[in-house]
Amino acid sequence: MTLETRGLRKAFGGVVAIDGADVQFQPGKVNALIGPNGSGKTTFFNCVTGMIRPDSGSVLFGDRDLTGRAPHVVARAGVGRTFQLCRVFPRMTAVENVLAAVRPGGLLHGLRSARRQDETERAYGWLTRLGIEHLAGAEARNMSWGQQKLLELAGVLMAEPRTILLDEPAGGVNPALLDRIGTLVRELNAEGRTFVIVEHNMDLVMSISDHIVVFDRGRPIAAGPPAEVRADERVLGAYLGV
Ligand SMILES: Nc1ncnc2c1ncn2[C@@H]1O[C@H](COP(=O)(O)OP(=O)(O)OP(=O)(O)O)[C@@H](O)[C@H]1O
Repeated sequence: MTLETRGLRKAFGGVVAIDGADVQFQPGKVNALIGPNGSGKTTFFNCVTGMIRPDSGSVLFGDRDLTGRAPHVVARAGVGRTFQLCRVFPRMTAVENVLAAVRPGGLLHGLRSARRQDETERAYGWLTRLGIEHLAGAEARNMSWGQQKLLELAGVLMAEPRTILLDEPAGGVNPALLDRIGTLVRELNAEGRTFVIVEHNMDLVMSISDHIVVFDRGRPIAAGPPAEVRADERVLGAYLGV
């Protein structure tokens, strides 16, 4: 299913953060959204995932119009996301955090015991897949920043999203974990998940992306495969400010 926006616009007072953006991400691929600081990438993610209501324009996912829908509606439609500043519950354990992603508050009472066991097993499954199962009983606040990012991703994966938006997955993460995140994205993509990644680490972007959309001043100025985008003069201009 294709995730796209048409004429998306969002201003904060006099600051136009998103300026009539027409963006189409490629389904089944690893897409990246890059651009200089302040070019509107996070605001764009927030509009797409229902955290912010756009002033005008639309957000479409396949044949569904998700414009202005609440975050849980967008998530239920199959679009998951992580946050630049990583959202986990610091005093809950890793496994409780993963369960909380699908059961608000992490509460499993009220579920039949078979269902409860099934969800707990799935939570452990994702922790294992992301290489942090040994931390299942640890409180999130005692985990490293990179481990917390993996934990947040495990929670997103619990909802089985078809499309996953990652906001700066490499930010503040050590090089070893960075490699692991890159490999994981490619593996999860090979299993059929579409990715859209906002990221400043160009080595990571160039190595894992199939398709890159470049933002400048709230709208796309270029889109294409890494080699093409890297050689595009408009892109160099946007980054160098010329
Ligand atoms: N809540 C807000 N109130 C006012 N202005 C905002 C708000 N959020 C974003 N902006 C402004 O909108 C513009 C786009 O910001 P945004 O954070 O979306 O850019 P970005 O590309 O994600 O930046 P970065 O790469 O630094 O994270 C900036 O000028 C920013 O100052």
